Amino acid sequence: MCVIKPSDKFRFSFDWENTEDTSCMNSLCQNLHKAQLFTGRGLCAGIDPGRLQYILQRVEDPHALRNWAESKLSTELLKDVERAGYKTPSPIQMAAIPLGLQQRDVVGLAETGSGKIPAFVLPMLAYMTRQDCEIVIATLGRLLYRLRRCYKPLNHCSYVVLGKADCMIDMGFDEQVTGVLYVISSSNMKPENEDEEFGDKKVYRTTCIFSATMPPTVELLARKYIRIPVVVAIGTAGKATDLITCKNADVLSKTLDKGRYQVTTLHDGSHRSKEKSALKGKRYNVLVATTDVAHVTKTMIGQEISRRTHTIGRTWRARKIGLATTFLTLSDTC
Ligand SMILES: Nc1ncnc2c1ncn2[C@@H]1O[C@H](COP(=O)(O)OP(=O)(O)OP(=O)(O)O)[C@@H](O)[C@H]1O
Repeated sequence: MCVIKPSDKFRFSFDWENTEDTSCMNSLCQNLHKAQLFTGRGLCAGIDPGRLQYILQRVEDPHALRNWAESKLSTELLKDVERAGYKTPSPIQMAAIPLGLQQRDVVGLAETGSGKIPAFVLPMLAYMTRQDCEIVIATLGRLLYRLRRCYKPLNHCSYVVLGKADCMIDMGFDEQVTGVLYVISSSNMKPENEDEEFGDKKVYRTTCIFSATMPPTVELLARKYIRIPVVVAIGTAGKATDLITCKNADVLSKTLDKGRYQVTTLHDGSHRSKEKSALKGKRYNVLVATTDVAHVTKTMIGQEISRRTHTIGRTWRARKIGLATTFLTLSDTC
């Protein structure tokens, strides 16, 4: 039996018929705001950083894949994927790989460590085997030097991926990045009008930008060099995946374990039972945790000053004095 609470008996009811809805007569309701990537405000400008934003431009654009078998990658590439131990594609890979395989221009935004590299490398490898390409691996400055002296003309370059665009700009390489893009011939750029593109058999350049954040400079590059892009934005911009942090903790713990230390780990990925024994029962002299308060030991200096400040800041909560130690390795120097 349904009992109606006394307070509910006097509650005003807002029920109405569809025909009573007058919003269609209100001019403000005619032009509803839609999320826009390119608003010039930086970061994921205008995009709500929900789990998955997927803005398809054409009806024939492919949908996200759910597993590797659906990816239409060649058997050789699928074997490589298996060899790399990638059991399931990550969300950015699910969304971007089918688009890349159709040579669509893509703006891919996903947090650091979310697998953006395979998201653009796998379609690029598939394209290269079809086009019988040669590979040049170069640093930005050297490449630009050669290009400007016409040692390496890139007239036939038909696939450009700008990865880690935000980091390169952050590190002061904006001049080199724009320089390389400027030197690459624009004659094979896709036309602005997609109908023209369909009517022509010409090989157009595919241009993709993959980045963890979308600062204004990257946004300007995207506006200038990509055509009718599909925008895929996943997760929170600028954030590192928790998995990476947990993996780092495990690696450090194993390394210390090889020495004379009794080590245990504590992080979001650790098993509950292991966690219990870490805190009770067994005795350890080192606890490696992803969040700590008394002494923060950082093993990777990282690019973002804000993240470093945040981590180190955990030592001085509630005005307590703490200690932060940062270990630098050779990989932190370049
Ligand atoms: N599908 C997958 N399954 C398991 N591991 C994966 C998968 N894709 C990538 N990885 C691994 O995740 C790690 C991070 O991947 P990747 O370097 O591509 O991230 P990213 O998004 O480019 O990060 P960043 O923005 O820092 O460059 C790598 O060790 C990579 O081998």
